[in-house]
Amino acid sequence: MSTKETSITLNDVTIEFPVYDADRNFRKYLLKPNIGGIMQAKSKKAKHTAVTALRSLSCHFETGDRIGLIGLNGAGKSTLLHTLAGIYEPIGGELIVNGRVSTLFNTNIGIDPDDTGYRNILTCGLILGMTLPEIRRKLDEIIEFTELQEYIYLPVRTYSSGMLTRLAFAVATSIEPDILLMDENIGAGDASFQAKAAARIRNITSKAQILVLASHSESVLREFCNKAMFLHKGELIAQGDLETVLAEYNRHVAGTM
Ligand SMILES: Nc1ncnc2c1ncn2[C@@H]1O[C@H](COP(=O)(O)OP(=O)(O)OP(=O)(O)O)[C@@H](O)[C@H]1O
Repeated sequence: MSTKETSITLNDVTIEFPVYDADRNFRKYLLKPNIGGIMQAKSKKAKHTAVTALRSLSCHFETGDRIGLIGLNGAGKSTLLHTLAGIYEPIGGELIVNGRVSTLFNTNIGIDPDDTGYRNILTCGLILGMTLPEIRRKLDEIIEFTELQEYIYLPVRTYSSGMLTRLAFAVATSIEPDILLMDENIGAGDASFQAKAAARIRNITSKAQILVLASHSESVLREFCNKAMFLHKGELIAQGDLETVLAEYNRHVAGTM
């Protein structure tokens, strides 16, 4: 665990995606849909469109905060998770993250298909921020959790997608982070594995000091979160305690139907 207090601070953070291959007609019209970030045509010279996925976002979270990210499709929830994980770099503003971060989305990142499951546990563990002694300590438990048995010594390219999910999930959830970033849609294998996975997720989320969870499910949000942020087209519409923000979100959704 880090010596500094675990915290997340965003000051006026903006994330923009340049899109170079948009249809020319699309660039003329630039619709204003209810979902997604804000689209803008860049200068004629730049010849591209940009989607502002997060606009001037400011917030602060500390130990004990379990934040649900709420919003329609394309509101910016995944973008925010990726930004907090250091995968996307803001084009403006400041992002300060104190604490060991772990992600439960895109869990396959870092897996080398030509390497065995066994070696992938070691390399992915290192990528995720574990030390080698820490991984070695957890190795047996991770292998057992995957239930891959002797397949663990075969190259990952020989795995079915469910077997790959088991491996990636087992490694990703073996880290004990200060800050856990999670998308509710982490596929977790077949039905029997899903039940094991759910118990493991509960365990890891309860240990994290800060949890940020993107979800469309009120019951999932109520189970895991005490606070929420409501994003719409990349802008922060409301933040605060979960029930207040959910009510605001539901009023908004009712108003758009
Ligand atoms: N790699 C990318 N390139 C261009 N635009 C992107 C990219 N990733 C996301 N966007 C855009 O950014 C906006 C926010 O997307 P994001 O995935 O963060 O939404 P979300 O709230 O997680 O949506 P959902 O509920 O559908 O998962 C959308 O308009 C999306 O089209």
